[in-house]
Amino acid sequence: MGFEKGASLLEDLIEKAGGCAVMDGGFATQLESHGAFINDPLWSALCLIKDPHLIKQVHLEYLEAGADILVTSSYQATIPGFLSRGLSLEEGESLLKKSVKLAVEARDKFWDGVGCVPGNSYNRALVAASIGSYGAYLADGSEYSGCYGPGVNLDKLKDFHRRRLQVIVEAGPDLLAFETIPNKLEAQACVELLEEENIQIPSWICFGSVDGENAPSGESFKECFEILNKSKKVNAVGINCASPHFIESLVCKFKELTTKAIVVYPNSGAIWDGRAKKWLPSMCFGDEEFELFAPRWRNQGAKVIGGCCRTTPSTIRAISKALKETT
Ligand SMILES: C[S+](C)CC[C@H](N)C(=O)O
Ligand SMILES: N[C@@H](CCS)C(=O)O
Ligand SMILES: [Zn+2]
Repeated sequence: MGFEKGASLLEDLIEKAGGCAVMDGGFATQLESHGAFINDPLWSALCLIKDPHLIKQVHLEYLEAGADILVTSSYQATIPGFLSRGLSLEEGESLLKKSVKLAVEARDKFWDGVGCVPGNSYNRALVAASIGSYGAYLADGSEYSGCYGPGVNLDKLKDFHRRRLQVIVEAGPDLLAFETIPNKLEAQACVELLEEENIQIPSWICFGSVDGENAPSGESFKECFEILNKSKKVNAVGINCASPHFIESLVCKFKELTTKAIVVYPNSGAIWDGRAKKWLPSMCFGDEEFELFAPRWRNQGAKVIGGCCRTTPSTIRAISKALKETT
């Protein structure tokens, strides 16, 4: 499978799950379905300030749906984002830690409860701390284009990510989930930071894709994976928030490009309009398609499968059921 030393937590979970673990689905999507307002530069991270109880509720809903891995609410939670909101550095760092704490509390609460119900079979879920791309922080749709402009270089991206990474790791998540990375430069920044900070917990780095073949920037996955493959600190690689129509061919491509474990959590197929800040309907998968395709993605080699934006707990329930039935 290609796991490196230090990755045993993730490796063990995948094994316990029968060879393919289920992760959660669209987090912001589910917050919105409960009425949370997230049309804001902080997007779902606004709920860390305004609706922390909803964050815990959504984590619990995904656990009940069968998720073996929870992704924290920190996708768009960044220190510069909180500072520009008028919060102090201390307050911003405390919100980052809170994102991990809320997920850990939900996981522990759920785990304490499942043992009491005869016939229940769940794995003790892992908490993956979300580290959204620089483009997510920019809130201009650039996590789907990878166009950061000429002023953004490797050092700038590392400076952007470094303190958040340190604070999040201090909060004690089980793993790190770099999400929606749109270009090679940011992949390199993440890898260099994992090495420089000597991060000891497993991590995955997931890219988007808008054409189904390349990273959003147009750079080939071959180029991007050359960087990731060199680092033992990257335990898994994959795709998130891209169309589910792309997943079959991308899993096949990734199998040729890496021996690392492959993680896939596509969105529903809807397209994000970064200017209007809304989802445009497109050829979307319903839960039935996820149920049909998840075993295929697993059989092709994906080791973690879940959903991203516009997927819901019912999507995860469908994926979990399909994977369990076909193990
Ligand atoms: C995954 S996208 C839908 C997140 C929102 C985006 N970064 C924005 O703030 O507009
Ligand atoms: N973990 C984030 C990813 C957004 S692309 C979410 O599900 O809201
Ligand atoms: Zn998404």
